[in-house]
Amino acid sequence: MDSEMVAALKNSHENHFSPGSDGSSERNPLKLPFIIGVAGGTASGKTTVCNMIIAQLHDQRVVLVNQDAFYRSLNDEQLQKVSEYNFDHPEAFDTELLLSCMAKLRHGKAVSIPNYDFKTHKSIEPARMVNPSDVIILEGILVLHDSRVRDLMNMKIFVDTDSDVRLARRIQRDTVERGRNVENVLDQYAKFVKPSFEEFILPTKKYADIIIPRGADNDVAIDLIVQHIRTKLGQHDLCKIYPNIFVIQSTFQIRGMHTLVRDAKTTKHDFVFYADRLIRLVVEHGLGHLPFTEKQITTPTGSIYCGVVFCKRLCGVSVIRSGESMENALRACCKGIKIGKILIHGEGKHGRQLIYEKLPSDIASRHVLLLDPVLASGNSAVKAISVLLSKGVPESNIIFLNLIASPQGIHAVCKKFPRLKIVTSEIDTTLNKELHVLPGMGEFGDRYFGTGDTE
Ligand SMILES: Nc1nc2c(ncn2[C@@H]2O[C@H](COP(=O)(O)OP(=O)(O)OP(=O)(O)O)[C@@H](O)[C@H]2O)c(=O)[nH]1
Ligand SMILES: O=P(O)(O)OC[C@H]1O[C@H](OP(=O)(O)OP(=O)(O)O)[C@H](O)[C@@H]1O
Ligand SMILES: O=c1cc[nH]c(=O)[nH]1
Repeated sequence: MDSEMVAALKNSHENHFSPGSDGSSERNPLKLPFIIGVAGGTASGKTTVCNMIIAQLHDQRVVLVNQDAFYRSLNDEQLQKVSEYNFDHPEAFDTELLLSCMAKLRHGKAVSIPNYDFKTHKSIEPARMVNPSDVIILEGILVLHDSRVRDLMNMKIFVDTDSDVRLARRIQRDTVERGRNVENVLDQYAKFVKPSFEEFILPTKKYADIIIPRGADNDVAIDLIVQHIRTKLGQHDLCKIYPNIFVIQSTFQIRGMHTLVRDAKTTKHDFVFYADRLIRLVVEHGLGHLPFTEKQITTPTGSIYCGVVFCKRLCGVSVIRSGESMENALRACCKGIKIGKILIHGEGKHGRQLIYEKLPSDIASRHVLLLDPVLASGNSAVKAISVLLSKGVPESNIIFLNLIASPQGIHAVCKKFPRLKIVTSEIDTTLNKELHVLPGMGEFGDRYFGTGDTE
């Protein structure tokens, strides 16, 4: 994803968490559709590529929106000189209308999309009603041209088919389906289609995440795209925006443990037991993100086993005091690991002050596993990470291990530190005014160390 798109998605996500003007509560951020843009020259096979994607995503709700539907209707004067009208120019499309329709679909609203008639060069009745879906595919020659349209997309595809093949298809299609003669088609091609392709369409190839050579004949590319969409659909939206967040795969065991630690009635004894189990899983998962080197060994049967060696230059850093609950699990997994400490004092909603730190003197040359079970506003994490960076630890060498993260905390950390990794076990819905995670699990430290008012 390019940085412009990441920024746009981040901003749009932020909007989802703020109350509406009427004070109503936020939309569920889990419900944003996955938007795919499919561009390419005329008759490159965009429609066929889209249909293949839709067919393979048969168990998902998918809707196809054609940029062609947003062609401006020609007025009488333009109709009289239709052979001089450039249908391949960005101005030929009503992009404002396309943006407003896409915005509605993106926010889960049904929308009426114009019905453009290629024979009369006008929008005709009835318009097409399109229902919101899990996946929206926006297809057309210039869907990657306007940055506002590109910014809506989670995946950008360019179908790259040889221009001779495209011209042959175009002649066939326009004479058979669109009521034109060969001479007109060739004339339009030379005057407008080819020059506009070179000026407006081809330059948008650089924005594509995926370029499909040979269009719909490329089964491998289509399979990979579908596989990627399936993975993304199964993910929390924030993981689609920030590639550095990893949520451990949910199982009934994990959900059962969350049910226990989140339950206000759970005793301290049980809270500690199940929090420890979850912590151990997060730690094991986090270690999987460390670099490794390959190693071949000989087993007792005399066979060769091609394995790997763990990265040895590690250390843990716990944020006092809740983060200290994660130290035992880290020690149990990494024999003899050094563990440093950071104590941060919270002042009001935003202020965080470093009170104390004790870190290994050679921390700059180690991979750091930062330990804190709760990521709420993100202020403490941002402060702790800043301390590590000030000691010379490269951002990409930090893995933040966490049990419960709020969307606001994720935005705060990932925006500032895009190269750091966060491994968490669940992403919650939001924060309350007191900056407690909702639904959350209350004050982790008090529940784990038994310092709360109640048992
Ligand atoms: N003559 C004429 N051409 C038009 C009109 N409207 C659109 N076009 C042409 O239609 C083309 C856009 O459609 P294509 O991208 O070829 O169609 P598609 O079915 O989406 O493309 P593929 O699936 O890739 O074959 C542009 O190159 C325009 O020149 C029209 O009213 N008159
Ligand atoms: O993202 P933030 O809004 O900064 O909140 C998260 C911080 O809050 C919790 O600690 P807490 O202040 O409750 O202290 P404790 O660990 O001593 O209980 C948690 O362990 C984080 O350090
Ligand atoms: O919900 C929260 C927020 C901060 N600290 C916690 O322990 N829980």
